[in-house]
Amino acid sequence: MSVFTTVSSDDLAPFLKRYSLGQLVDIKGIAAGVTNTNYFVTTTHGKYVLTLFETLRADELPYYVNLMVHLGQHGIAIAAPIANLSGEYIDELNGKPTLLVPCLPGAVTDSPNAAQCAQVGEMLAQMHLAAASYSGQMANPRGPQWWSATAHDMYPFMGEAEAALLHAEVQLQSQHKFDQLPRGVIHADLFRDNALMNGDLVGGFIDFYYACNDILLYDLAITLNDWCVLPDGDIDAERAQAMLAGYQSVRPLTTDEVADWPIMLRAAALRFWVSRLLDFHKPAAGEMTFAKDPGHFQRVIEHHKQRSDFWLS
Ligand SMILES: Nc1ncnc2c1ncn2[C@@H]1O[C@H](COP(=O)(O)OP(=O)(O)O)[C@@H](O)[C@H]1O
Ligand SMILES: N[C@@H](CCOP(=O)(O)O)C(=O)O
Repeated sequence: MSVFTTVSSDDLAPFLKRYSLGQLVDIKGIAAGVTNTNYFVTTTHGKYVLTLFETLRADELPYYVNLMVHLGQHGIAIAAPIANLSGEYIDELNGKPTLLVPCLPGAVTDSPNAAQCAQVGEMLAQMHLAAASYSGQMANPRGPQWWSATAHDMYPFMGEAEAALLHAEVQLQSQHKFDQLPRGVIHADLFRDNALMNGDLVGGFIDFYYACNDILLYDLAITLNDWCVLPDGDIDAERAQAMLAGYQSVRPLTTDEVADWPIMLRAAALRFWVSRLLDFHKPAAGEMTFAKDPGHFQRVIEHHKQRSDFWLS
């Protein structure tokens, strides 16, 4: 249950007076999610999602919130932040910074079909193009420096063969600089649980709090590794082809990107193998996460290593 900070109707009614959203009708905690407190808020004007940030401070939020505003202005399917009467997106409730956004149509899907993967690929490419005019800057906190230092801390917890494979992957990635690849703003965590699907269409992408400036192809690899994966860590070719075709219908990959695609898929899997190892072996104090299986991304990498077809033909 991800309601870390309780909000009552009595708390919310005066808060809502700072907005133009009508009168409070109902408030309901959202169970999904692991980082922040989220509530569905129904007013006489409609349905909204209220987030209370549990770890990010108000002064850390503008990059993410302004990015969401920017993407919303460009018609990207996201929940565009709603400003209060003072024109501010970030407000405060019960001691936590807050954000109000409209409730998006659709639901999270665990088992996407090829048509949905195509739409996600297409919307991701549209998002990359729309974000090119966003001026905010944020380094990736989970980049190569982070994963090599963190992997180093994880080796003592791992079996010999597993640690050797992780070490080899970190070494391999350190030899690839990807300097020629197009960069921009990326979501960096566009897993299935960070998108609402409305039938085959994207209802909206959510959870932009890993967004940063990095390599666009890396974002596509993160997304494909999750949306197109099979239970054993292999990739479903039909979904992968659909996602790549959807993406390339908007932003065709460059020759350099095509050449680096196989290694980028492994970089994207490595990042989450390492973060899951960290969450598993050294969970942050007070963190209420359900540790996800690190072995999953080890298997994804093993399948990528054996692959000869990368669905780009
Ligand atoms: N704008 C939205 N519209 C509809 N549902 C949303 C919206 N934002 C979040 N949700 C719901 O809340 C859940 C948790 O949101 P998420 O951003 O993943 O939380 P956390 O930041 O804690 O990981 C999502 O799985 C989704 O069901
Ligand atoms: N989508 C990720 C979880 C988000 O990243 P983390 O670094 O906060 O664990 C996953 O499924 O591993």
